[in-house]
Amino acid sequence: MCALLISCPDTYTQFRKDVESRSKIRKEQPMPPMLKPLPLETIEISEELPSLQKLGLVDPTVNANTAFPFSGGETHALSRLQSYLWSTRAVEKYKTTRNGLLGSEYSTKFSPWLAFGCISPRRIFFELRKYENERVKNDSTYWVIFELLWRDYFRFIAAKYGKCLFYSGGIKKIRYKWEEDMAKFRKWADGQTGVPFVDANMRELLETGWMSNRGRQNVASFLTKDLKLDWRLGAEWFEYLLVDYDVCSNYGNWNYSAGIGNDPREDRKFNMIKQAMDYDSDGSFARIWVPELSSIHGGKIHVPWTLRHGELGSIKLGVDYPNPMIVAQEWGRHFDKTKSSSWTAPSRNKQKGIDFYFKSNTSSGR
Ligand SMILES: Cc1cc2nc3c(=O)[nH]c(=O)nc-3n(C[C@H](O)[C@H](O)[C@H](O)COP(=O)(O)OP(=O)(O)OC[C@H]3O[C@@H](n4cnc5c(N)ncnc54)[C@H](O)[C@@H]3O)c2cc1C
Repeated sequence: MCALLISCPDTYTQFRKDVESRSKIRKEQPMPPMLKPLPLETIEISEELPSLQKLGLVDPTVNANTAFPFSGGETHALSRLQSYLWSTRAVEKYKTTRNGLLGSEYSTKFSPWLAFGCISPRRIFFELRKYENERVKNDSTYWVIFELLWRDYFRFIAAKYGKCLFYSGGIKKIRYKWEEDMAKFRKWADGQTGVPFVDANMRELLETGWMSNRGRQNVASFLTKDLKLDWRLGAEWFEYLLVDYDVCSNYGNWNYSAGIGNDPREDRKFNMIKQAMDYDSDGSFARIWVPELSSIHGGKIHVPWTLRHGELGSIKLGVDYPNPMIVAQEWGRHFDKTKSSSWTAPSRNKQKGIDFYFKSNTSSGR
């Protein structure tokens, strides 16, 4: 392994500080005026590209509730960059909206285009710098770069640790006996766990190929920390379905979520009910993806098993919607919030992101 990779810091914060203080972003390459022609004499193109039908597939349908209502290709990637920055100026609020769950504007949605190479991080970086020079430079414009650096970080970590990224014990080779109960896994994958916040996110993934970062962190924690299932089952399911699947970002994030990545904090377990109430306090996200519970008012939708008959209306738990696979002890502390109509979620500014959960105890984000 080259010396540069060996010295790549294991914690994100150190990596970011080193990059920010010592690296320069290389200039973009100009577009070549034209490409060389195909060597026709050696390649015979006799047939047209086969249609989906010819391959035995049907045209994909678009779910009206998708948070990624966009199309592939460079033109659409550039148009999203233009709109997220210059037209809607959504980028100016990114830091406060990035943990959202509903709609296309809470985060940039650049990831699928990045994953397929339709746009480069450098293109995004230089457009952001232009925006900062000409319009607004604030915490939010910085934070998009901060997140893009996570992408870079996971690429370096993948190069540094190679195949260990895919081992049961992850890059730290931690010994842990994961469960491999396929019946439990299927409930998680199909959004039938009986925990509405988990099910809403898993069904969104199943229906659209998209899930928010907040959702990904929660369902990964639920699979590995609550169900104690082998994290690789989850990583492979994501690999199968995500429109932005990227080997380094996916397996790197799963290593972290499972507590087998760098700098694991032993207590890094998400509380599904607290998270649901912090990020979906009125239940509108759950109501979209778990329609069988849509008649339950407000945040109570997140805890159907705690409700009395009157509050459930005609819904029969165990018939119309599953009983929860598991009720973690610590969830109980947050049941009251779901019942109180006056309870409000903490300000988005104070909500914590990947930088909080994954940083070392001594380092800080920004
Ligand atoms: C379990 C798990 C699996 C994941 N799998 C993938 C994956 O296969 N492909 C993928 O691109 N991202 C993955 N992520 C990271 C993150 O969830 C997505 O990059 C983000 O949700 C994409 O939405 P966005 O483009 O609107 O992001 P924004 O919030 O707008 O961020 C801007 C860009 O920063 C990068 N970024 C942001 N967060 C992360 C992160 N945690 N890790 C790496 N890069 C990040 C992405 O390139 C993203 O497009 C995963 C996260 C988790 C917790």
